[in-house]
Amino acid sequence: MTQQHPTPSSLHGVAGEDRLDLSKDEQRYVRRRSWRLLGRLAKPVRKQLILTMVTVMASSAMRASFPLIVALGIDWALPLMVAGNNGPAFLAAGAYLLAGILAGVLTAWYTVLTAKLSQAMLLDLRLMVFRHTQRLSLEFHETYTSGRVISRQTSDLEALRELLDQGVAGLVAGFMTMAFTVASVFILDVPSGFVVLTAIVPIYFITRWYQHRSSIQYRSSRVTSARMIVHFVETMTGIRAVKAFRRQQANNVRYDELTNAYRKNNIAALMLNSIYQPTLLGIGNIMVAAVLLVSGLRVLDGNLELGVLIALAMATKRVFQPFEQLTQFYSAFQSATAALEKVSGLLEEAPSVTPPKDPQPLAAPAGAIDFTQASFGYGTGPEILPKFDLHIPAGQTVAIVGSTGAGKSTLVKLIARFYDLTSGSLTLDGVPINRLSDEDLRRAVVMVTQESFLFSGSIRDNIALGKPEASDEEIVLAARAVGAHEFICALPDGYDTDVNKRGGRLSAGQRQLVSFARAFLADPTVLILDEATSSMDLPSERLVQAALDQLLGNRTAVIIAHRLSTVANADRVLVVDAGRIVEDGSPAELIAAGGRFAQLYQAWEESQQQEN
Ligand SMILES: Nc1ncnc2c1ncn2[C@@H]1O[C@H](COP(=O)(O)OP(=O)(O)OP(=O)(O)O)[C@@H](O)[C@H]1O
Repeated sequence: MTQQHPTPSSLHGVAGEDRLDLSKDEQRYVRRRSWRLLGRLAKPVRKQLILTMVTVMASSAMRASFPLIVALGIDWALPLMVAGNNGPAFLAAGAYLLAGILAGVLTAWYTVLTAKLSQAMLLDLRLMVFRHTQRLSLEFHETYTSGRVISRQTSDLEALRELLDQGVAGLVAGFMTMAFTVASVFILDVPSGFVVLTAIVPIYFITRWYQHRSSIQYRSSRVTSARMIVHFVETMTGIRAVKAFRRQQANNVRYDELTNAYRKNNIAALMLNSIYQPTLLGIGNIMVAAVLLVSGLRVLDGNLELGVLIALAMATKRVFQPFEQLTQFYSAFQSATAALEKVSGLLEEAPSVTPPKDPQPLAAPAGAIDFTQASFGYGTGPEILPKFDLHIPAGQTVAIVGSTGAGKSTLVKLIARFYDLTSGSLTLDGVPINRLSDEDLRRAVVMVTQESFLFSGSIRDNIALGKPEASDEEIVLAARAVGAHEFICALPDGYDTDVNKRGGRLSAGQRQLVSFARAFLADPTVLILDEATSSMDLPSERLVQAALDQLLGNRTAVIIAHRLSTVANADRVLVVDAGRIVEDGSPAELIAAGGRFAQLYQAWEESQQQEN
């Protein structure tokens, strides 16, 4: 069966990233993208780049001049020395010494220059990748996984670093040495020069072969390396679930497979090298023999000086010496190209939710939310929320309930603009939320998620996330307001306790209180809350409830409610089922109506009574 290759546009961004065998068009497409990225990185450092090249060329020229000076010494200075004139011999020796010193100094200089250059380019790329991935929308991250992002940022950039650090200077130096030495062979003896040039033919064919094979191997190695990292990251981030479900053995087996696949890839790539490099050296040696044969015969005939023959032997050997360097460069280049293909793909991705170019100011936010003829589906997936209207007046507390997968989180995430509507409009105080600047939107709408994520740093830092410029008093005030102050004070270093250190580890309820304090400090107009489902013991449940009351205040609040007390205290309850709002009213109204909410409420009440 023949495999149909999609058009290059299907390789846009990270699409088709795991494919190995690309068609010619596709290869051209990804290669151009990689080169564009390289060009973009080189642009700010082009002056240093030129200076480095010039230094490398100069040092190579110095090195290539050695055989010429030797030839000059033997054929010109030596006979004069025999005749009693030592001057030219000293001159030749001095020139050799000077060329040697200059070559050394220039090599040292270009080594420093390349290090600076490659680090400058890598720094740029690292920042570019980090900023870009952070800018990409949730939709992207949900499918791309953090493991892949990590592998782009680590192992791919590492492949590029190897190339930039050692490869580029090696390439230029190698090529230059070859070019200058070939030129010196021509200067010494034109026919020998042509003999050397015939090497181009076999070199061309073996290089084409290597290029094709190694690009597949290195591309595959990027893919297997990413898979390995993804599995590693997933295991480590999900370590609790791994332990809880005794996944260790299964994970070990999988990791074994992945690391072995990676090992095999690398071996296969090195095997190609082990054919390519000796073949090139073999071609070089054959050429040396050919030149010696041709010029040796001419010396015997008396058509060539002995000094020239010695210099030719030196020079021809030198022509092919950089092969080792060049093949190393080429293998680093192939590996880096495969990495660049992936990184440039990631950078080609555009965020699906972008801040507006001409934002509309939100003068005095009150917190009225309006969905009009709105519908939503994730990406190109099925419609999750079919067309609906929803008006939430400023200051209302709305509890959303419904079975799992009904679309509750989806609805609230739209208000936080984690995603944009598929159709219809969503406004905050009359302003479409996609017309609000990021700053206005984040100030007006804060979402507290179930996970209550804490960043590394102190408790104080974590609360201050809600308002980075907040004073210590404000932070304590916020913590007090939500009832977190007491437990924070009981921690080893109080507000300065590091949340990642032993003793600073917080319970789920405590973490939720910290995130409440964070939201309280941020003081948004609209608060969105995905209540934790995990059942807490009664005192902390009460604590959280009291904190919640404080937090809600008079602001607009939309809560995905899992607690009876939250629902009972809400002004309004929305029951969502299969993406539709099927009941809408005050808790009392809905209980009286005897619908779904009434059933749910009754079940809750019964479970509460059993617990008490
Ligand atoms: N990022 C996503 N990409 C694609 N589909 C998604 C995504 N998130 C959720 N869905 C789908 O959307 C539907 C609604 O999910 P949602 O998370 O809104 O439900 P929910 O009511 O909040 O459920 P739960 O109470 O279990 O959290 C589900 O069918 C789910 O599979």
